[in-house]
Amino acid sequence: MQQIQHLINGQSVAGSDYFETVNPATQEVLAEVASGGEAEVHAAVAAAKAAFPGWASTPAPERAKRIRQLGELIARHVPEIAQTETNDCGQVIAQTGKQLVPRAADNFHYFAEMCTRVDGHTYPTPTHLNYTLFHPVGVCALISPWNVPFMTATWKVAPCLAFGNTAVLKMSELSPLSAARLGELALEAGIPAGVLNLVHGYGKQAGEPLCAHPDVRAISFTGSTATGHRIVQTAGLKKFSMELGGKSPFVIFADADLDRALDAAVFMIFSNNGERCTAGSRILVQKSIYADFAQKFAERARRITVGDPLDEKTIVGPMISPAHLAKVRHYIELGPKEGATLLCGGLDRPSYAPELPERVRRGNYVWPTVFADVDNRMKIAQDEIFGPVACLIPFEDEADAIRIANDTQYGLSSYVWTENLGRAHRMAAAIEAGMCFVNSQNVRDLRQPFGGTKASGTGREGGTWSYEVFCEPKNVAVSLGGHHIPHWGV
Ligand SMILES: NC(=O)c1ccc[n+]([C@@H]2O[C@H](COP(=O)([O-])OP(=O)(O)OC[C@H]3O[C@@H](n4cnc5c(N)ncnc54)[C@H](O)[C@@H]3O)[C@@H](O)[C@H]2O)c1
Repeated sequence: MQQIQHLINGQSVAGSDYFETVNPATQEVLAEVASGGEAEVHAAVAAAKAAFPGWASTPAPERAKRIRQLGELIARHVPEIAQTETNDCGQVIAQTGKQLVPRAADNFHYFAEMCTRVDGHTYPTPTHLNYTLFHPVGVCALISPWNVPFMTATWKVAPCLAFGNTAVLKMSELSPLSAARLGELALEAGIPAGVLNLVHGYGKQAGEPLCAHPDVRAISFTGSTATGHRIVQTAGLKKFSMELGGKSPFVIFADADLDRALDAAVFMIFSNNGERCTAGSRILVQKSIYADFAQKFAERARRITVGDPLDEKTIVGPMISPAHLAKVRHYIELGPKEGATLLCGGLDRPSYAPELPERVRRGNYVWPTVFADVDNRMKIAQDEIFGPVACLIPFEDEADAIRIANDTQYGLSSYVWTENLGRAHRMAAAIEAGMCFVNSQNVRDLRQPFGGTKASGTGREGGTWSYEVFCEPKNVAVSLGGHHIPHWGV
């Protein structure tokens, strides 16, 4: 059995205890992974602290060279990393291999370039020259969830290291394998020992002491809103970037290009197995086109291939774990009890769906499920289900759409479909969310600020927005001489 160890100060460190990581499609145990606690966290933070002065004072072009090299190594190993990722978290190979792992390589290339261009601002006055310096923050705790684990980890590691910080990365206990490979590749790329450390383990045992550690200066966390609240309570005064849950509205007006809207709506709720923070999980459709849209949307959902995530043709793979499957099934059971109409999917394999291939019969599967006649006050419309479950909600007019879209604790992403230019801009301004995509699915430009409002989080990452998390701006005010300095006679 493969064993995965912690990575501390460039060394592979055995665990005092191990947990198993399991393939959600087959239930096969993939590896035993070291389970860290306070001792490993302390050692990793100490290593990161010791490595910080050297790395922070390494000239940016030299840091960039190694960061770029890490991107190149990832790009060279895409098929291998994508397969590891798909086996570990169930996300389909068509996405991990063609989009997510290549995107991870891009993260390193992008931030390698950017760290050589960190400049400042100048604010000249008649008496002073003010300018800003951007310093690295120090030791950062980077915490990733189980969905899209590799891409999410690199989205944090790349800017964190590029700007001169050192890091302790903790992956989810449900999908730690691809990041273990990242640690190896970082050393191969010439990133010095101690700059990137990895402690594996559970949230309570490893994540909590990491966030609470007094030598950790910043926390970049992606995960659930509940865990985000807990971290803020236990971590003390630190810089936070919190990328949390969502229940994003996907609003379609009667004048929208219906075919494109249908494609995008299907993609935004069923891609990544529906295990996606930016999922358009509440689909708001104007009443005059609601019945037609619902019928066409359900038709498309029925045609989605559910199956072996290693098969290039599969669109929806297994849920990450039996516990998560049980949660998704709970909401599928709840929908009709709350008064929603089940259009397709449901608790068992529907008659129109082919049998699962033999290899994945024991997987944590659920079929794309569509509920119509959903009222936004229902729990299926308010809670983040985080699975392939779509809620179709009718609305009357623009005001009604805005009211429903904003009637949620979350504010991560949003989608507006209309051919009316003025309305598109009004909606984009009115929806309470960190991102709004007009006549589009979620398209993530690396320069764009990514993040949410309300219970979806605080802070933004991406492009220069990553300075907020991983840099400390300092203002320097230099007197030009000659201005009056008060003389207090002392
Ligand atoms: N906004 C975004 O960018 C984004 C992206 C992906 C996922 N998410 C959210 O992540 C959630 C799914 O991921 P999950 O179930 O792994 O989330 P989770 O909150 O259960 O766990 C996330 C990570 O936090 C760790 N953790 C748990 N308790 C901790 C604690 N007390 N202190 C420190 N670390 C702790 C876990 O071990 C894991 O590594 C969903 O809510 C989803 O919307 C958000």
